[in-house]
Amino acid sequence: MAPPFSDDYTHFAVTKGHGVKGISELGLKALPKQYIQPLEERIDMTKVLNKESIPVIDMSNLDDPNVADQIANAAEKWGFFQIVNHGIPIEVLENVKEATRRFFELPAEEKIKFSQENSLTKNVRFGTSFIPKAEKALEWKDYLSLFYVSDDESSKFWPSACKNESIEFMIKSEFIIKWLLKALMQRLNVEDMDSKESLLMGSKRINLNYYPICPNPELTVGVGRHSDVSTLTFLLQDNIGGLFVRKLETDTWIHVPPVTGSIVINVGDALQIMSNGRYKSVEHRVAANGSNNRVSVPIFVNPRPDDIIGPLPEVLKNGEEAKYKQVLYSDYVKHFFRKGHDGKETIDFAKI
Ligand SMILES: COc1cc(/C=C/C(=O)SCCNC(=O)CCNC(=O)[C@H](O)C(C)(C)COP(=O)(O)OP(=O)(O)OC[C@H]2O[C@@H](n3cnc4c(N)ncnc43)[C@H](O)[C@@H]2OP(=O)(O)O)ccc1O
Ligand SMILES: O=C(O)CCC(=O)C(=O)O
Ligand SMILES: [Fe+2]
Repeated sequence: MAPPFSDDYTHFAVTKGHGVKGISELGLKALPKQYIQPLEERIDMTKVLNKESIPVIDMSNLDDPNVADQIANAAEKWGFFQIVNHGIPIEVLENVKEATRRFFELPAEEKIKFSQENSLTKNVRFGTSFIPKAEKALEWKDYLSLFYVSDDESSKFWPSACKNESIEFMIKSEFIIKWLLKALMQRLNVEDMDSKESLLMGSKRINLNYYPICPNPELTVGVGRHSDVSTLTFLLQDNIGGLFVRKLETDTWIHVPPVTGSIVINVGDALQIMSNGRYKSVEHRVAANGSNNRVSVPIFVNPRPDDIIGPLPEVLKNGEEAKYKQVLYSDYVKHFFRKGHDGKETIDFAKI
Protein backbone atom coordinates (compact mmCIF):
# COMPACT_ATOMS: atom_id res chain seq x y z
CA MET A 1 0.00 0.00 0.00
CA ALA A 2 2.80 2.46 0.90
CA PRO A 3 4.32 4.15 -2.13
CA PRO A 4 7.94 2.97 -2.64
CA PHE A 5 9.26 6.25 -4.08
CA SER A 6 8.93 9.73 -2.71
CA ASP A 7 7.37 11.05 -5.97
CA ASP A 8 4.54 8.57 -5.61
CA TYR A 9 3.11 10.31 -2.54
CA THR A 10 1.33 12.88 -4.72
CA HIS A 11 -0.21 10.08 -6.77
CA PHE A 12 -1.18 8.20 -3.59
CA ALA A 13 -2.76 11.23 -1.87
CA VAL A 14 -4.21 13.21 -4.79
CA THR A 15 -4.96 10.72 -7.57
CA LYS A 16 -5.72 7.60 -5.58
CA GLY A 17 -7.82 9.46 -3.01
CA HIS A 18 -5.89 8.46 0.12
CA GLY A 19 -5.37 12.13 0.94
CA VAL A 20 -2.98 13.27 3.65
CA LYS A 21 -4.97 11.11 6.07
CA GLY A 22 -3.71 8.07 4.11
CA ILE A 23 -0.13 9.36 4.26
CA SER A 24 -0.48 10.09 7.97
CA GLU A 25 -1.58 6.51 8.60
CA LEU A 26 1.57 5.13 6.95
CA GLY A 27 3.43 6.29 10.07
CA LEU A 28 6.29 7.95 8.18
CA LYS A 29 9.16 9.39 10.22
CA ALA A 30 9.68 12.29 7.79
CA LEU A 31 7.37 14.52 5.79
CA PRO A 32 7.33 13.74 2.03
CA LYS A 33 9.19 16.50 0.18
CA GLN A 34 6.10 17.63 -1.77
CA TYR A 35 4.68 19.00 1.49
CA ILE A 36 7.74 20.99 2.56
CA GLN A 37 6.78 24.66 2.38
CA PRO A 38 9.32 27.41 1.64
CA LEU A 39 10.61 29.01 4.85
CA GLU A 40 8.55 32.18 4.38
CA GLU A 41 5.30 30.18 4.27
CA ARG A 42 5.91 28.18 7.46
CA ILE A 43 4.44 29.47 10.70
CA ASP A 44 7.08 31.42 12.60
CA MET A 45 6.08 31.31 16.28
CA THR A 46 8.24 34.36 17.03
CA LYS A 47 5.73 36.38 14.96
CA VAL A 48 2.75 35.21 17.04
CA LEU A 49 1.42 37.71 19.61
CA ASN A 50 0.49 35.65 22.66
CA LYS A 51 -1.05 38.52 24.58
CA GLU A 52 -3.58 39.59 21.95
CA SER A 53 -6.81 37.93 20.87
CA ILE A 54 -9.69 38.57 18.52
CA PRO A 55 -12.96 39.69 20.22
CA VAL A 56 -15.33 37.11 21.70
CA ILE A 57 -18.85 38.55 21.46
CA ASP A 58 -21.78 37.39 23.58
CA MET A 59 -24.93 37.14 21.44
CA SER A 60 -27.36 36.30 24.24
CA ASN A 61 -29.19 39.65 24.05
CA LEU A 62 -29.75 40.58 20.42
CA ASP A 63 -31.95 43.54 21.47
CA ASP A 64 -28.95 45.24 23.04
CA PRO A 65 -27.66 47.77 20.44
CA ASN A 66 -24.21 47.34 21.93
CA VAL A 67 -24.03 43.82 20.41
CA ALA A 68 -24.51 45.09 16.85
CA ASP A 69 -21.88 47.77 17.56
CA GLN A 70 -19.36 45.22 18.80
CA ILE A 71 -19.92 43.13 15.65
CA ALA A 72 -19.39 46.06 13.27
CA ASN A 73 -16.35 47.30 15.27
CA ALA A 74 -14.76 43.84 15.15
CA ALA A 75 -15.40 43.55 11.39
CA GLU A 76 -13.67 46.91 10.85
CA LYS A 77 -10.75 46.45 13.19
CA TRP A 78 -9.99 42.71 13.12
CA GLY A 79 -12.02 41.16 10.28
CA PHE A 80 -12.35 38.17 12.63
CA PHE A 81 -14.28 37.53 15.85
CA GLN A 82 -15.88 34.67 17.78
CA ILE A 83 -19.52 34.53 18.89
CA VAL A 84 -20.89 32.69 21.94
CA ASN A 85 -24.50 32.15 23.11
CA HIS A 86 -25.59 32.34 19.47
CA GLY A 87 -28.55 29.97 19.88
CA ILE A 88 -27.30 27.05 17.76
CA PRO A 89 -27.77 23.91 19.90
CA ILE A 90 -24.49 22.31 20.99
CA GLU A 91 -25.66 18.90 19.63
CA VAL A 92 -25.87 20.37 16.14
CA LEU A 93 -22.23 21.47 16.41
CA GLU A 94 -21.06 18.18 17.91
CA ASN A 95 -22.97 16.17 15.31
CA VAL A 96 -21.42 17.93 12.31
CA LYS A 97 -17.89 17.51 13.74
CA GLU A 98 -18.62 13.80 14.32
CA ALA A 99 -20.04 13.47 10.78
CA THR A 100 -16.85 15.06 9.43
CA ARG A 101 -14.73 12.44 11.21
CA ARG A 102 -17.08 9.70 9.94
CA PHE A 103 -16.75 10.83 6.32
CA PHE A 104 -12.94 10.94 6.45
CA GLU A 105 -12.81 7.53 8.18
CA LEU A 106 -14.31 6.00 5.01
CA PRO A 107 -11.90 4.00 2.85
CA ALA A 108 -10.24 5.84 -0.06
CA GLU A 109 -12.36 3.86 -2.59
CA GLU A 110 -15.50 5.41 -1.06
CA LYS A 111 -14.17 8.97 -0.73
CA ILE A 112 -12.77 9.05 -4.25
CA LYS A 113 -16.30 8.62 -5.63
CA PHE A 114 -16.69 12.31 -4.73
CA SER A 115 -13.47 13.60 -6.36
CA GLN A 116 -13.62 16.22 -9.14
CA GLU A 117 -13.15 13.44 -11.73
CA ASN A 118 -15.75 11.03 -10.33
CA SER A 119 -18.38 13.11 -8.58
CA LEU A 120 -21.86 12.91 -10.09
CA THR A 121 -22.20 16.68 -9.63
CA LYS A 122 -19.89 19.70 -9.70
CA ASN A 123 -21.41 20.73 -6.37
CA VAL A 124 -19.80 17.93 -4.38
CA ARG A 125 -16.05 17.60 -4.32
CA PHE A 126 -13.62 15.59 -2.18
CA GLY A 127 -10.01 16.68 -2.42
CA THR A 128 -6.73 17.25 -0.68
CA SER A 129 -4.45 20.29 -0.26
CA PHE A 130 -5.98 23.30 -2.11
CA ILE A 131 -5.29 23.22 -5.86
CA PRO A 132 -2.59 20.49 -6.15
CA LYS A 133 -1.95 21.09 -9.86
CA ALA A 134 -1.24 24.80 -9.25
CA GLU A 135 0.68 24.61 -5.97
CA LYS A 136 4.46 24.74 -5.55
CA ALA A 137 4.16 22.85 -2.25
CA LEU A 138 1.16 20.82 -1.11
CA GLU A 139 -0.81 21.56 2.07
CA TRP A 140 -1.59 19.06 4.83
CA LYS A 141 -5.40 19.00 4.62
CA ASP A 142 -8.17 16.86 3.11
CA TYR A 143 -11.60 18.35 2.43
CA LEU A 144 -15.12 17.71 1.25
CA SER A 145 -16.73 20.78 -0.34
CA LEU A 146 -20.53 20.91 -0.68
CA PHE A 147 -22.21 23.72 -2.62
CA TYR A 148 -25.86 24.01 -1.56
CA VAL A 149 -28.30 24.21 -4.46
CA SER A 150 -31.52 22.69 -3.08
CA ASP A 151 -32.72 20.17 -0.49
CA ASP A 152 -33.45 17.75 -3.32
CA GLU A 153 -29.97 18.00 -4.79
CA SER A 154 -28.27 17.64 -1.39
CA SER A 155 -30.32 14.64 -0.41
CA LYS A 156 -29.51 12.96 -3.74
CA PHE A 157 -25.79 13.73 -4.06
CA TRP A 158 -24.22 14.62 -0.70
CA PRO A 159 -22.44 11.67 0.99
CA SER A 160 -24.73 9.86 3.42
CA ALA A 161 -21.97 9.80 6.10
CA CYS A 162 -22.35 13.55 6.67
CA LYS A 163 -25.37 14.81 4.68
CA ASN A 164 -28.00 15.26 7.40
CA GLU A 165 -25.63 16.80 9.93
CA SER A 166 -24.22 19.28 7.37
CA ILE A 167 -27.70 20.37 6.28
CA GLU A 168 -28.81 20.72 9.91
CA PHE A 169 -25.80 22.93 10.71
CA MET A 170 -26.63 25.13 7.70
CA ILE A 171 -30.31 25.41 8.64
CA LYS A 172 -29.65 26.14 12.32
CA SER A 173 -27.09 28.85 11.48
CA GLU A 174 -29.36 30.73 9.04
CA PHE A 175 -30.97 33.03 11.64
CA ILE A 176 -27.74 34.24 13.22
CA ILE A 177 -26.04 34.73 9.83
CA LYS A 178 -28.91 37.00 8.72
CA TRP A 179 -28.73 38.88 12.00
CA LEU A 180 -24.97 39.43 11.68
CA LEU A 181 -25.31 40.69 8.11
CA LYS A 182 -28.12 43.02 9.11
CA ALA A 183 -25.95 44.49 11.89
CA LEU A 184 -23.08 44.97 9.44
CA MET A 185 -25.35 46.59 6.85
CA GLN A 186 -26.77 49.06 9.40
CA ARG A 187 -23.28 50.52 9.92
CA LEU A 188 -23.09 51.04 6.12
CA ASN A 189 -26.44 52.89 6.10
CA VAL A 190 -28.18 50.07 4.25
CA GLU A 191 -31.67 50.25 5.73
CA ASP A 192 -33.45 47.78 3.49
CA MET A 193 -31.72 44.49 4.29
CA ASP A 194 -34.38 42.50 2.35
CA SER A 195 -33.28 44.04 -0.94
CA LYS A 196 -29.65 42.98 -0.25
CA GLU A 197 -30.30 39.51 1.15
CA SER A 198 -29.66 37.51 -2.00
CA LEU A 199 -26.59 39.56 -2.92
CA LEU A 200 -25.08 38.98 0.54
CA MET A 201 -26.16 35.42 1.21
CA GLY A 202 -27.64 34.06 -2.02
CA SER A 203 -25.34 31.01 -2.08
CA LYS A 204 -23.70 28.81 0.54
CA ARG A 205 -20.89 26.31 0.50
CA ILE A 206 -20.04 24.08 3.46
CA ASN A 207 -16.58 22.54 3.64
CA LEU A 208 -15.62 19.69 5.94
CA ASN A 209 -11.88 19.97 6.64
CA TYR A 210 -9.70 17.18 8.04
CA TYR A 211 -6.13 17.84 9.21
CA PRO A 212 -4.49 14.53 10.21
CA ILE A 213 -1.45 14.13 12.46
CA CYS A 214 1.61 15.27 10.55
CA PRO A 215 5.25 14.15 10.78
CA ASN A 216 7.35 17.38 10.93
CA PRO A 217 4.39 19.81 11.28
CA GLU A 218 6.83 22.74 11.50
CA LEU A 219 7.88 22.19 7.85
CA THR A 220 4.40 22.50 6.33
CA VAL A 221 0.97 24.11 6.80
CA GLY A 222 -2.60 22.81 7.05
CA VAL A 223 -3.85 25.76 5.00
CA GLY A 224 -1.59 28.45 3.58
CA ARG A 225 -2.09 32.23 3.87
CA HIS A 226 -5.32 33.29 2.21
CA SER A 227 -8.43 35.37 2.64
CA ASP A 228 -11.84 33.84 1.94
CA VAL A 229 -13.78 34.92 -1.14
CA SER A 230 -17.09 34.76 0.73
CA THR A 231 -19.26 37.55 2.16
CA LEU A 232 -18.90 36.06 5.64
CA THR A 233 -17.43 32.76 6.81
CA PHE A 234 -19.10 30.98 9.70
CA LEU A 235 -16.50 28.54 11.04
CA LEU A 236 -16.84 25.73 13.54
CA GLN A 237 -13.52 24.42 14.87
CA ASP A 238 -12.88 21.56 17.29
CA ASN A 239 -10.80 21.82 20.48
CA ILE A 240 -7.34 21.31 18.93
CA GLY A 241 -6.46 24.84 17.77
CA GLY A 242 -4.09 25.94 15.01
CA LEU A 243 -5.93 28.76 13.21
CA PHE A 244 -3.84 31.95 12.99
CA VAL A 245 -5.09 35.36 11.84
CA ARG A 246 -2.93 38.26 10.65
CA LYS A 247 -3.14 41.35 12.81
CA LEU A 248 -4.13 44.03 10.33
CA GLU A 249 -1.32 46.02 8.75
CA THR A 250 1.35 44.13 10.68
CA ASP A 251 3.70 41.24 10.17
CA THR A 252 2.31 39.50 13.26
CA TRP A 253 -0.24 36.75 13.81
CA ILE A 254 -2.81 35.93 16.47
CA HIS A 255 -3.98 32.44 17.42
CA VAL A 256 -7.75 31.83 17.52
CA PRO A 257 -8.17 29.68 20.65
CA PRO A 258 -10.93 27.06 20.62
CA VAL A 259 -13.79 28.27 22.85
CA THR A 260 -16.36 25.53 23.58
CA GLY A 261 -19.62 26.18 21.74
CA SER A 262 -18.30 29.22 19.87
CA ILE A 263 -18.35 30.01 16.17
CA VAL A 264 -15.54 31.95 14.48
CA ILE A 265 -16.77 34.60 12.05
CA ASN A 266 -14.67 36.30 9.42
CA VAL A 267 -15.30 38.90 6.77
CA GLY A 268 -14.60 37.63 3.24
CA ASP A 269 -13.42 39.46 0.13
CA ALA A 270 -16.96 39.95 -1.22
CA LEU A 271 -17.89 41.99 1.87
CA GLN A 272 -14.61 43.91 1.82
CA ILE A 273 -15.43 44.87 -1.77
CA MET A 274 -19.10 45.72 -1.10
CA SER A 275 -18.15 47.85 1.93
CA ASN A 276 -15.44 49.58 -0.17
CA GLY A 277 -12.77 48.40 2.26
CA ARG A 278 -14.49 49.38 5.50
CA TYR A 279 -14.86 45.76 6.63
CA LYS A 280 -11.62 43.78 6.36
CA SER A 281 -11.16 40.35 4.83
CA VAL A 282 -8.10 39.29 6.73
CA GLU A 283 -5.40 36.76 5.88
CA HIS A 284 -5.41 33.56 7.89
CA ARG A 285 -3.69 30.17 7.84
CA VAL A 286 -3.79 26.85 9.69
CA ALA A 287 -0.83 25.07 11.30
CA ALA A 288 -0.28 21.34 10.90
CA ASN A 289 -0.26 19.34 14.14
CA GLY A 290 2.17 16.60 15.19
CA SER A 291 0.03 14.96 17.87
CA ASN A 292 -3.68 15.40 17.09
CA ASN A 293 -6.10 15.11 14.18
CA ARG A 294 -8.17 18.28 13.75
CA VAL A 295 -11.51 18.99 12.01
CA SER A 296 -13.16 22.28 11.09
CA VAL A 297 -16.39 23.10 9.29
CA PRO A 298 -16.68 26.48 7.56
CA ILE A 299 -19.94 27.64 6.00
CA PHE A 300 -19.02 30.14 3.28
CA VAL A 301 -21.89 32.60 2.90
CA ASN A 302 -21.63 34.12 -0.57
CA PRO A 303 -23.29 36.12 -3.33
CA ARG A 304 -24.74 33.94 -6.10
CA PRO A 305 -22.32 33.04 -8.92
CA ASP A 306 -24.26 35.28 -11.36
CA ASP A 307 -24.23 38.37 -9.11
CA ILE A 308 -22.18 41.41 -9.97
CA ILE A 309 -20.37 42.63 -6.86
CA GLY A 310 -18.84 46.06 -6.23
CA PRO A 311 -18.98 48.84 -3.63
CA LEU A 312 -22.61 49.32 -2.52
CA PRO A 313 -24.32 52.57 -3.66
CA GLU A 314 -25.16 53.36 0.01
CA VAL A 315 -21.43 53.35 0.84
CA LEU A 316 -20.50 55.67 -2.04
CA LYS A 317 -23.48 57.98 -1.56
CA ASN A 318 -21.45 60.68 0.22
CA GLY A 319 -18.92 60.99 -2.56
CA GLU A 320 -16.49 58.33 -1.32
CA GLU A 321 -14.30 57.13 -4.17
CA ALA A 322 -14.75 53.48 -5.23
CA LYS A 323 -11.68 51.33 -4.54
CA TYR A 324 -13.06 48.30 -6.39
CA LYS A 325 -14.74 47.75 -9.74
CA GLN A 326 -17.89 45.78 -10.46
CA VAL A 327 -17.02 42.12 -11.11
CA LEU A 328 -18.99 38.98 -11.85
CA TYR A 329 -18.78 36.96 -8.63
CA SER A 330 -18.13 33.60 -10.35
CA ASP A 331 -15.20 35.20 -12.24
CA TYR A 332 -13.81 36.36 -8.90
CA VAL A 333 -14.13 32.87 -7.37
CA LYS A 334 -12.66 31.17 -10.45
CA HIS A 335 -9.66 33.50 -10.17
CA PHE A 336 -9.22 32.37 -6.52
CA PHE A 337 -9.39 28.69 -7.50
CA ARG A 338 -6.93 29.09 -10.40
CA LYS A 339 -3.80 29.49 -8.23
CA GLY A 340 -2.33 28.32 -4.94
CA HIS A 341 -2.93 30.29 -1.76
CA ASP A 342 -1.27 33.67 -2.09
CA GLY A 343 -2.35 35.77 0.86
CA LYS A 344 -4.38 38.84 -0.08
CA GLU A 345 -3.56 38.82 -3.80
CA THR A 346 -6.96 37.60 -5.02
CA ILE A 347 -8.54 40.96 -4.26
CA ASP A 348 -6.24 42.72 -6.76
CA PHE A 349 -8.54 41.18 -9.38
CA ALA A 350 -11.25 43.67 -8.32
CA LYS A 351 -9.07 46.69 -7.48
CA ILE A 352 -9.46 49.85 -9.56
C1 LIG B 1 -10.40 23.69 -0.68
O1 LIG B 1 -9.57 24.43 0.17
C2 LIG B 1 -9.93 25.70 0.52
C3 LIG B 1 -11.10 26.32 0.14
C4 LIG B 1 -11.34 27.63 0.55
C5 LIG B 1 -12.56 28.26 0.11
C6 LIG B 1 -12.86 29.49 0.49
C7 LIG B 1 -14.12 30.11 0.06
O2 LIG B 1 -14.32 31.27 0.33
S1 LIG B 1 -15.22 29.11 -0.80
C8 LIG B 1 -16.60 30.12 -1.29
C9 LIG B 1 -16.55 30.19 -2.74
N1 LIG B 1 -17.79 30.72 -3.27
C10 LIG B 1 -18.67 29.92 -3.87
O3 LIG B 1 -18.48 28.74 -4.04
C11 LIG B 1 -19.95 30.56 -4.32
C12 LIG B 1 -19.92 30.93 -5.74
N2 LIG B 1 -19.70 29.79 -6.60
C13 LIG B 1 -19.28 29.94 -7.84
O4 LIG B 1 -19.06 31.04 -8.31
C14 LIG B 1 -19.13 28.67 -8.66
O5 LIG B 1 -19.84 27.64 -8.08
C15 LIG B 1 -17.64 28.25 -8.82
C16 LIG B 1 -17.00 27.93 -7.46
C17 LIG B 1 -16.84 29.34 -9.52
C18 LIG B 1 -17.59 27.00 -9.67
O6 LIG B 1 -18.23 27.31 -10.87
P1 LIG B 1 -18.29 26.31 -12.07
O7 LIG B 1 -18.85 26.97 -13.26
O8 LIG B 1 -19.00 25.11 -11.60
O9 LIG B 1 -16.78 26.16 -12.38
P2 LIG B 1 -15.81 24.93 -12.30
O10 LIG B 1 -15.25 24.84 -13.68
O11 LIG B 1 -16.41 23.74 -11.68
O12 LIG B 1 -14.72 25.47 -11.29
C19 LIG B 1 -13.87 26.50 -11.64
C20 LIG B 1 -12.48 26.14 -11.09
O13 LIG B 1 -12.53 26.19 -9.67
C21 LIG B 1 -12.17 24.92 -9.12
N3 LIG B 1 -13.07 24.64 -8.02
C22 LIG B 1 -14.41 24.70 -8.07
N4 LIG B 1 -14.93 24.42 -6.88
C23 LIG B 1 -13.89 24.15 -6.04
C24 LIG B 1 -13.79 23.80 -4.67
N5 LIG B 1 -14.86 23.67 -3.90
N6 LIG B 1 -12.57 23.63 -4.13
C25 LIG B 1 -11.46 23.76 -4.87
N7 LIG B 1 -11.49 24.12 -6.20
C26 LIG B 1 -12.69 24.30 -6.76
C27 LIG B 1 -12.38 23.93 -10.26
O14 LIG B 1 -11.49 22.87 -10.10
C28 LIG B 1 -12.10 24.72 -11.49
O15 LIG B 1 -10.73 24.69 -11.80
P3 LIG B 1 -10.21 23.82 -13.05
O16 LIG B 1 -8.74 24.12 -13.08
O17 LIG B 1 -10.52 22.42 -12.70
O18 LIG B 1 -10.97 24.33 -14.25
C29 LIG B 1 -10.40 28.26 1.35
C30 LIG B 1 -9.23 27.63 1.72
C31 LIG B 1 -8.99 26.34 1.31
O19 LIG B 1 -7.82 25.71 1.62
O1 LIG C 1 -9.62 25.14 9.58
C1 LIG C 1 -9.72 26.31 9.88
O2 LIG C 1 -9.72 26.70 11.05
C2 LIG C 1 -9.83 27.39 8.81
C3 LIG C 1 -9.91 26.85 7.42
C4 LIG C 1 -10.01 27.94 6.39
O3 LIG C 1 -9.45 28.99 6.54
C5 LIG C 1 -10.85 27.72 5.20
O4 LIG C 1 -11.33 26.59 4.98
O5 LIG C 1 -11.06 28.70 4.45
FE1 LIG D 1 -10.27 30.48 5.12
